[in-house]
Amino acid sequence: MAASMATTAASGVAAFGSIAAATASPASSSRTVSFSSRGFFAASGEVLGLSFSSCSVRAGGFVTVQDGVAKQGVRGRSLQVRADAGASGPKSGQSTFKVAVLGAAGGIGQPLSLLIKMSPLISELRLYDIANVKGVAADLSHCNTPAQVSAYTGASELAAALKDVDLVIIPAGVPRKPGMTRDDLFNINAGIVRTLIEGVADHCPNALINIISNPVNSTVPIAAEVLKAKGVYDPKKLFGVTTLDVVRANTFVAQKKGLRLIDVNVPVIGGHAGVTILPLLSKTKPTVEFTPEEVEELTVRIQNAGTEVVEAKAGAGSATLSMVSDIAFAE
Ligand SMILES: NC(=O)C1=CN([C@@H]2O[C@H](COP(=O)(O)OP(=O)(O)OC[C@H]3O[C@@H](n4cnc5c(N)ncnc54)[C@H](O)[C@@H]3O)[C@@H](O)[C@H]2O)C=CC1
Ligand SMILES: O=C([O-])CC(=O)C(=O)O
Repeated sequence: MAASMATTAASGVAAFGSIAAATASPASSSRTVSFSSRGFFAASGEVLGLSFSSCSVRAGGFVTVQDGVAKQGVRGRSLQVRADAGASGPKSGQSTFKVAVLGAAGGIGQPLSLLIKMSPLISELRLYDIANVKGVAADLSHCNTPAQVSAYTGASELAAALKDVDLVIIPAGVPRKPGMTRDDLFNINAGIVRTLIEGVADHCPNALINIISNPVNSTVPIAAEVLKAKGVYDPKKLFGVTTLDVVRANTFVAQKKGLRLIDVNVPVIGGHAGVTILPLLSKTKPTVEFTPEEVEELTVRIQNAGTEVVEAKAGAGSATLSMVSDIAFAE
């Protein structure tokens, strides 16, 4: 597909290009994938306009807190909830936004679920995993925020976990170990994502779907195909989470140039693997001059940052905390 530039009506998020997915995995090799500058991409060349923020979604919307009331726009409707709501569940006028985390017992799933639980905008948080997730649910249920937490373990409970939820987040699968590429996870994670998305199609076909499981460049197109086969594909509701690349680019540029991190915004387009991660350093805000050597060094570091973490963890997994932090602070 030719390079394109477009802006979503929903949010004004610019997509700087559409490229063929470059990872070598079988499912993605012939598929065209469109990527946005904010770290999310959709299959089939659609441009996205939604980002995941502070444990809740916003679709070109807003999050404001005024007089103790948090307000958030989601999918054209407005959520409003008392920010000081207690732990006894949503009351009249409060949010009814339901979220399911699939892979909730894992390194990403647990802190991610905590952040979601901390949001006053969520009424229900459903935790699903093939491993025991009851303990995580019991632990989180003691937090004094309104979301009701429930646990679902194993395939026989997937339907109940997904029934009528508004948002599904999927960090289920295996992380890589030193020496592996993300594509090496394909054989295991593709099947996991396929099965979970079949459940989504059957039990919450209108939900927004955020896929974290790697290789994201391939798992998102797989999800798209499953949804198409089920007749419920909506490209505006399917997302691969790649915001971590933007977070890393901002951090590394700020460090290199002695800038205040809060001021720095480096657009990153492309996918979420090696050379498909394309930081647009020349578009950094505020305007920054880089030498060719700095461009090379920063680009390579941003592209290999996941590997940096995998190697430092020495077999104990990949990025989990920075991964979840990027969801917390993503625009
Ligand atoms: N998109 C991104 O920016 C990033 C993606 N990742 C990816 O996220 C995925 C998860 O990473 P971690 O949480 O560190 O791994 P982890 O191994 O700590 O957790 C994965 C969880 O998924 C569960 N699981 C496995 N198969 C399942 C199934 N069929 N149904 C439901 N749950 C299942 C496991 O029981 C486990 O609790 C990996 O594929 C990793 O590569 C990791 C970091 C960043
Ligand atoms: O590198 C990995 O395997 C995990 C990941 O996607 C990242 O940290 O960006």
